[in-house]
Amino acid sequence: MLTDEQIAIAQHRRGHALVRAVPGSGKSTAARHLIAQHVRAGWTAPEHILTVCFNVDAARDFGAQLTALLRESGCDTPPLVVNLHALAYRLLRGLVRQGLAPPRKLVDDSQEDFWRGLVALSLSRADGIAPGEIPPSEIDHYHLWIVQTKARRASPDRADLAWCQAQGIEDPAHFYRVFSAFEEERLQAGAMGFDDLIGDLLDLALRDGAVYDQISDHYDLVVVDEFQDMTRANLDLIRVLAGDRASVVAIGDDDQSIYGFRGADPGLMVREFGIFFPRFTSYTLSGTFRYGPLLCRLSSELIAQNDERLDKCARAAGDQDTEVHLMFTPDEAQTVGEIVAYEQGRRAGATIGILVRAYHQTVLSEIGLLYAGIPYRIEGAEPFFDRQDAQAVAGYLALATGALDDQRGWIPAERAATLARALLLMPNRYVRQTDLDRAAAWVASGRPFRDWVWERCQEAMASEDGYSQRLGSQLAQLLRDIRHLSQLNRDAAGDFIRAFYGYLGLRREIGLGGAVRGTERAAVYEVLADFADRRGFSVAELQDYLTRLSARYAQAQRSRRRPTVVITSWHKTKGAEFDAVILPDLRAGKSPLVYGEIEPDIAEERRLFFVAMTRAKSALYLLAPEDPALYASVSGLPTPPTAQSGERASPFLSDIGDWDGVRVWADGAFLDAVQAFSP
Ligand SMILES: Nc1ncnc2c1ncn2[C@@H]1O[C@H](COP(=O)(O)OP(=O)(O)OP(=O)(O)O)[C@@H](O)[C@H]1O
Repeated sequence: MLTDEQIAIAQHRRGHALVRAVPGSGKSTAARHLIAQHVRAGWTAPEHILTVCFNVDAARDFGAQLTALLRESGCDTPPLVVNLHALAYRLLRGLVRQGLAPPRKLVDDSQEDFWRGLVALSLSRADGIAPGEIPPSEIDHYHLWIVQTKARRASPDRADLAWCQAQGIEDPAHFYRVFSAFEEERLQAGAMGFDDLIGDLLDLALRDGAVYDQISDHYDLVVVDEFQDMTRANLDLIRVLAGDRASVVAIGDDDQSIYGFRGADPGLMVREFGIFFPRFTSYTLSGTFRYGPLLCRLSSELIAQNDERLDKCARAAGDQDTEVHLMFTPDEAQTVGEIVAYEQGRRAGATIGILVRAYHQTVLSEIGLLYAGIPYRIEGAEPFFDRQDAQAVAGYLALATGALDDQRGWIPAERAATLARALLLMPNRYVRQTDLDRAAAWVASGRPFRDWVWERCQEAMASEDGYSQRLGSQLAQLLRDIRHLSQLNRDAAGDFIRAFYGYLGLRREIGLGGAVRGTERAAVYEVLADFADRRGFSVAELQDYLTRLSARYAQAQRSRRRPTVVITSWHKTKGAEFDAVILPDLRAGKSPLVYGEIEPDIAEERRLFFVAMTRAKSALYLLAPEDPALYASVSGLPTPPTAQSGERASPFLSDIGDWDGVRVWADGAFLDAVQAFSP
């Protein structure tokens, strides 16, 4: 049954409208009922209704549920439900076929090296230096600025000086020169990024009246879900699509705007909606069906710290209660395993979301789940054991213990083959696929890795061609590396990982990929080294531990059952909900997350935290490091001198002033230490 707030939205007949909604308040439900009402009452024909969702998955889910709802009322022709990029792509293709638009190749975000290369080329053109000499951090900054400039529809003729200043761009004229060079290079390459789908279509429509007429004024009702993540370019396109004819109903929660790095701007919802869509009606959805009063209060306290937001206060609409646990944990892997086992024990078939700010934070949770024998799936990233860097760590451990050489029996053939490949790829030794396959087959057959390197090195050295010559010297270097690594102390696996990471120059190599990818990859080595320190593992012990877990992982991969435990990122979890939610690694530096030299946007990071915590239905677990200052503040003890604390929790936890009702967990040893600081 719809609530009064939802009914009011479903009855909206004409004119623009803005719906501000709290998490879990059934905004997509209300949007679907609005469309169904228009069709049922004959207010609008289905073919004149357009629904814009945030991405392909959201459009598919929304469409399926809308179709079911309409079928109940005897309507078998559901309206178009699509995400904006897919719609723009479809329209562009039509224009290309008619000769109204030039054909361009879509190069998506996964081909980051292409885009970074283009940024380097543009900087090189503007500054007259070789692209290879441009520091990766400069490419990071310019790449981000270019993406945002497009999203904001700024350009050299429409320079956005206030924005430049806010970004710390000291010389806007220089920036726009780089931007122009970038666009020239892109058009010359005939390439189109994801966001160019929108930008290029808009440029065409605004330049050519025939194009404008083709895409505008086809709809009477345009419904936009998740409106808070719109960019200025998105909004311009919606305005063109709506033309003078359509009522635009925008539904969203500005507190859940989390795509600022792509140019999403909650200000469009908070301040500027009426400029785009004048004389609009306002609606609010303030009751959440997802969580109870305690989580309503905590999440409201957190998000209230942000300055610019629409005023709305969540209240629990249902009679559910949501437990909140704050856990100060010295061993996250173990804690995650225990929580999941406990939750599964008390609620059969419960959905459990382990939600991370960045994907490297999945490592300890994955280890904990594998150790506890709990199946899980990971969405949005590769699982730990499939990551090249995790395989490289395991490979160097195996080299050091002889598990790839004289002790070949210690690890299974398939795993040994994987590790041999990883060793040849990290650092990049420019080994061709055929050689990777030969090395893997050699090791899988039980022969020592070192012998393959030696034999292939001799063979390559004897050959004349360029590849073989280069391979020969790379493999000779690998033999020297193996000798060096065999001399390192193997008592502490953490120190060993740090030592080979430094010696092999992995920091530099990983850093070349840019701050985001670099931080993600480097963190795998750091997390494993810290984990080994905490457990007191020697090289042999860590190697043994990872080998056992990898066998469990391989076995779990063969299972056909879809696990109810999901590990995914805060960004990816938008729109989702779980019975229990675990937020691990809530420490300073991780939330807000710092990527290299890129300044985090604190308001946006807080919104991300807000999104993550509001996914929980029955239980939320906040996992913090053992930070005495936070513990003291949560428990009402005098604050200990921070200098005495090595661990710092996420500052967002301190946004919550009143922890009443939250179950706080901590180890005895930690409590003793806190008592010593706070008598
Ligand atoms: N009127 C209602 N009565 C009971 N449950 C409802 C009602 N409307 C929605 N719900 C339930 O509330 C939950 C959240 O609904 P929905 O996914 O539409 O919320 P949302 O506002 O889009 O969430 P979010 O803001 O987190 O993306 C769903 O489980 C949905 O079935």
